[in-house]
Amino acid sequence: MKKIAVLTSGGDAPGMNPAIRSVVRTAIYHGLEVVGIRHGYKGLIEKDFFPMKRGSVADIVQRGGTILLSARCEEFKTEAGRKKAYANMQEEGIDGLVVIGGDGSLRGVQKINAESDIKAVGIPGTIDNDLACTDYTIGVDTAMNTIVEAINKIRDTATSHERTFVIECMGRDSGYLALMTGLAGGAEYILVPEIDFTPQQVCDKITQGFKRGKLHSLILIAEGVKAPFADLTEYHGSPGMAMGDLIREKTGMETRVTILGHLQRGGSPTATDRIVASRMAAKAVEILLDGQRDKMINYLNNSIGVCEIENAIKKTETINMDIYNLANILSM
Ligand SMILES: Nc1ncnc2c1ncn2[C@@H]1O[C@H](COP(=O)(O)OP(=O)(O)O)[C@@H](O)[C@H]1O
Ligand SMILES: O=P(O)(O)OC[C@H]1O[C@](O)(COP(=O)(O)O)[C@@H](O)[C@@H]1O
Ligand SMILES: [Mg+2]
Repeated sequence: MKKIAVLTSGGDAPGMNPAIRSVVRTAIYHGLEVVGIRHGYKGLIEKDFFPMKRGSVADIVQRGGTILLSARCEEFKTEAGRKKAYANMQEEGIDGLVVIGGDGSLRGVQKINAESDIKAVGIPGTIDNDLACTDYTIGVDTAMNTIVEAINKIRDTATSHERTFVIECMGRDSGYLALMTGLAGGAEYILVPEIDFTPQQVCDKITQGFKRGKLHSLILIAEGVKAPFADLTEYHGSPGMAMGDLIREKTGMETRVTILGHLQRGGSPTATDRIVASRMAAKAVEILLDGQRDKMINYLNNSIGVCEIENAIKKTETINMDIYNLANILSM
């Protein structure tokens, strides 16, 4: 292994920059050359490569987003597109590749390993925390803190006006962010795609809360929720909007909806995101030097380790019921 490349792919996540910094500096420490690839897999196909030195990653440990830029690239899902990417990497003399991204990006890593001589490994980088075999993906801690800060602010105005607020957070198919920030933010109800509910249950809890003297009601809903009002969600373009309408209709209460959107993806990474990103990225370089491929770096019980990508991308559809039940008890 003489030369490795690094790219970020899929939705960006705070902590990708500290991960890039750690890949570059760990690799140089071990005597490797490093190539940066811009725009994720699109940059592999278009040969958007540049050499990276220690100074290329100066002053980025604190920055959100990704200096390598990210993209979702349909062409990489085609064999023809990937062939161009392999030819470009071969021409550049790249032996190893570190991909920082989510489940989709890891599927790309699997293809590279199956179809070329390049050894590719993945680092989980996504605010969704929707991968198995790891407690943690880079970006989720910063996103959770951003969401909790938003909930605090909404709580102030909700209390002043004794209103119900529906707050919609990200998570394409995953309720992780809604669950954790619902607990941390003291939400009255947490709605996630993994757990069935009826709008009537939600309305009953809101009504009972106000009867007992609560001054507000905060409902946290994950963007991935579809059932039990898929048609309404489709119509409104958002489950939060649909839920807000249902609450207004069923309870007659003054209800407002806030969709947090992409502000959840930005911001300076938290200390935890920086530490885990730095450690995961160093491990990725070490396993490439060790000749491993097709692995994802994981974080379990405060240890950085390695798992099979195949297991990491299996959709588990699980949610921690202890946390869900606790959030429910604490918000009574
Ligand atoms: N099955 C696949 N084969 C090859 N590349 C894929 C595959 N799935 C996703 N990718 C690549 O990974 C990119 C990022 O995936 P996406 O699901 O959008 O984000 P994330 O990696 O954050 O989950 C896609 O745009 C595509 O280029
Ligand atoms: O920024 P986009 O392309 O609109 O994508 C939004 C999606 O990306 C995410 O923010 C992150 O998902 P990925 O990490 O899988 O890319 C999801 O929570 C959200 O559904
Ligand atoms: Mg994803």
